[in-house]
Amino acid sequence: MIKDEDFIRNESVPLTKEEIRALSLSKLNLTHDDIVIDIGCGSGGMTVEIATIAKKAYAIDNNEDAINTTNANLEKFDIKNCEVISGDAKEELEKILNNISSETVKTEETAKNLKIFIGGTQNIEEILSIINKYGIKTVVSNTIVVNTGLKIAEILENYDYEIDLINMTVSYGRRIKSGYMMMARNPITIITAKK
Ligand SMILES: C[S@@+](CC[C@H](N)C(=O)[O-])C[C@H]1O[C@@H](n2cnc3c(N)ncnc32)[C@H](O)[C@@H]1O
Repeated sequence: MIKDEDFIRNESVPLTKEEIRALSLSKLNLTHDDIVIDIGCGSGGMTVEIATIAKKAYAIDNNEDAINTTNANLEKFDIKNCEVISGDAKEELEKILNNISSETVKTEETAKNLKIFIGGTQNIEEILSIINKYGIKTVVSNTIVVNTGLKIAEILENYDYEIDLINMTVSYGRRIKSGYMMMARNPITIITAKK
């Protein structure tokens, strides 16, 4: 895993932290044949990790600072197999799926290599409806707002996905005189949905 401090940052753009990236990547269970769409790529933390393993990555964000930060990180880590798309996933996801689905979703065998990671959740209902329409088999999502995580789980469950729900709180040890004091970060809900 890449250390958080090794990513190029813009203070207005979030970065998924190393431990959350590690568990989310494990849930994606990536192979070198996978094509992954990262919805809401932010600083590109997940995008870089995904593209390092997968055959191809697509990164979408509707914030220009996020697009610039992701591009800067892709260049820093010398990632060449990623297409970065500026816009809202509500529109851009379907365009990508349309373009790649003719070759990729043709057979059951190849459809299993198309995976989606959701790091940004604006317009989530529309996005999940597109995901379901294209028969995506693996979806992993991170949310900081518990309600959004539960909403995603509920919608995907209604689309007949099997849901695995985790709430992860990472605490970091800070040295004080008498020992280590643990400092907790915000809990993150990680939803894995599979068909
Ligand atoms: C928490 S950040 C993602 C951090 C990222 N996973 C990383 O490792 O750096 C969420 C991002 O999702 C974007 N976002 C939220 N909803 C979106 C949508 N519907 N379409 C495109 N981008 C979206 C936001 O602009 C923000 O940059």
